Amino acid sequence: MSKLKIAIAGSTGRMGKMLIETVLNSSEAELVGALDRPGNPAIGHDAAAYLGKNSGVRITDNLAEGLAQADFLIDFTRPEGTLEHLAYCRQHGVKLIIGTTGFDDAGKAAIAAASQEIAIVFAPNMSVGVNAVFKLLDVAARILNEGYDIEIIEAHHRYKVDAPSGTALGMGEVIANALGRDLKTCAVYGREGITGERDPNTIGFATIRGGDVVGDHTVLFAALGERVEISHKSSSRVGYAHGSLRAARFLRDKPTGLYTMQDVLGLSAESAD
Ligand SMILES: NC(=O)C1=CN([C@@H]2O[C@H](COP(=O)(O)OP(=O)(O)OC[C@H]3O[C@@H](n4cnc5c(N)ncnc54)[C@H](OP(=O)(O)O)[C@@H]3O)[C@@H](O)[C@H]2O)C=CC1
Ligand SMILES: O=C(O)C1=N[C@H](C(=O)O)C[C@H](O)C1
Repeated sequence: MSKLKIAIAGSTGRMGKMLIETVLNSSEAELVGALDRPGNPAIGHDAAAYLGKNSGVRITDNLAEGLAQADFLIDFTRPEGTLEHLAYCRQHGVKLIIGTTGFDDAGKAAIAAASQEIAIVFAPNMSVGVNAVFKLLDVAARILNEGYDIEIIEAHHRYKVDAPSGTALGMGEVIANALGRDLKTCAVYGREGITGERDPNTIGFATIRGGDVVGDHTVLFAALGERVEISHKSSSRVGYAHGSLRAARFLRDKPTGLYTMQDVLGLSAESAD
């Protein structure tokens, strides 16, 4: 089978670097493009220079150049960058794996619209472990559906710009769906002052930012007399990069459509049928 021809957006970022290393070490993928935005000091340098290696791929700020040979773009940047890349990929038939978080409803709608013409995996967390936790949360919420206060606590490194994390929001969505609630109306993002007693129908979020924490998520189901905690902790970004390659492999034979990592891993309700 031919190799997956992959370009990486945000190639000098924390995830971009991990993705370049992972693609270069993979026998099933080939690095064919590396993008970053204008003004980035690495433009024109080899994409693997930070590893002391030569990949033969130069980082460019020109989408046409960076995507000329690509069948897939893996994008972990910022919503505004991803949406610009999305428009180009839609026009030129490049499949997209989107790990960027922090989109508003309009951004999510643009991704859904583009997926009518190209195949896209869009997921707030590409790790297998977190996606297993999404399933566990669905089961836990259905069982602990009365008398349990639900709080989602997440911790990330000091450089993270969006809060709560996309993963925490995804966990909230899974739980709200399982309980027949609407996350938009039942979420409480932080508390301060005289808040009054806790409303049992809410799902609370707490955000911690500090140091180099890669990504920790805990969901607490707290009742009178007991607590259940379901946690995931990332100690490296490598799991996100491996998940992204798995997503590219999944998209190989998909001409169009919007998929999540649950689909990639065969965990979605549709895959189970
Ligand atoms: N789905 C998942 O599994 C995961 C998702 N993420 C998400 O991925 C995203 C990136 O995270 P991380 O790698 O830590 O972030 P970094 O800030 O380390 O990297 C972001 C990269 O994107 C570039 N970039 C920023 N803005 C734009 C733009 N407008 N157009 C093009 N490129 C741009 C940056 O360039 P410059 O340096 O020049 O600003 C940088 O190269 C975040 O949204 C994060 O939440 C992270 C880990 C896992
Ligand atoms: O910014 C990060 O680092 C991460 N972002 C994703 C998120 O917002 O959920 C995934 C992971 O937690 C790391």
